[in-house]
Amino acid sequence: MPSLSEAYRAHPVNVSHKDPDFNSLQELPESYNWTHLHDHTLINSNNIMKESTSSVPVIDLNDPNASKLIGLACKTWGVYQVINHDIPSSLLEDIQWLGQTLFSLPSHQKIKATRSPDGVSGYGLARISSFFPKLMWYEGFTIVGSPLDHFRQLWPQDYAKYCDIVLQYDETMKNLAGKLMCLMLDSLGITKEDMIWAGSKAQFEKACAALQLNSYPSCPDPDRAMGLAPHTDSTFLTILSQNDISGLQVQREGFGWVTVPPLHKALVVNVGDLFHILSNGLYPSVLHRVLVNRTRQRFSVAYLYGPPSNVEICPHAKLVGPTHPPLYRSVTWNEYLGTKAKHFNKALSSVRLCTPINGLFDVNDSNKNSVQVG
Ligand SMILES: O=C(O)CCC(=O)C(=O)O
Ligand SMILES: [Fe+2]
Repeated sequence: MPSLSEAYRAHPVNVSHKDPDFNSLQELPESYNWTHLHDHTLINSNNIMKESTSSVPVIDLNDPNASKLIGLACKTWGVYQVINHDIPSSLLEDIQWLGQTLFSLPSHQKIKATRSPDGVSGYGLARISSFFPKLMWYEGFTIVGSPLDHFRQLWPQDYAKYCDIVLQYDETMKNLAGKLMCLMLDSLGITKEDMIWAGSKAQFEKACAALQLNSYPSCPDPDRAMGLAPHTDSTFLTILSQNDISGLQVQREGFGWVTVPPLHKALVVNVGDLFHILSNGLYPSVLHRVLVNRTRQRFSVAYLYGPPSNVEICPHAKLVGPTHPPLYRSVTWNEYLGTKAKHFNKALSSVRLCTPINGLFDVNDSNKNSVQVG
């Protein structure tokens, strides 16, 4: 069975590494200036008004109606925040501290852990960089499997301490992701027993995941820069821990870009492309982006959660019928990562079978419903 890192390695995205020392830049270099891109509506005053009437739902996992509320949030937003998730605050603080410590290392040190051209783990630009003509005000560190080799490079003396935090964070997030998966499936009338790959104990033990540490340095000209360009995640779901600096925005149809405010101890959960497919299009995978600011550095940690990389994912049988034909063909995560590496935000439409038109279905129309970038 190909592991997730093999799957990523099989589908490299061409990101040549540049090494900006963000702290030394007093002005925004032209290569980071996004203002002339046609859909670059960064500071959009309309958003501010709409935000007051529309905000990403916050769901208390202790609420007996959690599954129903999550279902509603997934259907309308494709994203929600969770509180009372039982992740110890100390662990959330530890992983934020780890990210902060890592990105504060001098450039010459970070470079030692650079992601290799055909690799997935390590330090570098956003994987989506190759799809955009401008650079993002961003640096990242991806962890798939053990971070030991890279951490040894970064912290020759005390790498073990950092590895332990990652290990603990991974295990804890895997549990939470399994729980959220069950709640989201339940909201669609699907039990975990209906998911064959969930395993005999239906705990999704074989699920795969990656950890993405993100840093958005303070920026001398934030209105013209982009932290992370609009994208959807290729996952079932993504659990995001953000520090207390806002910047994450999600797109909701009819509302435009809406900021997801950092809430103390809350975690953001995105519906990813694979859950969108599984839900037969009922839950949108949320388009999101990150803006930067002039004074404060923003950090986030994304837990990218999906199925075993060779399991076929398709619209669930319970959601398919004569009036609800499957909207997508089946794909493995491995194959989908390849599709994403090639088509980026048009990947979903490239595996689409048919498009609903006024309640009717246009079979095999794979081109009409492409997601626009930004
Ligand atoms: O930093 C954030 O808030 C979002 C990060 C993100 O979208 C990702 O890592 O895929
Ligand atoms: Fe994302």
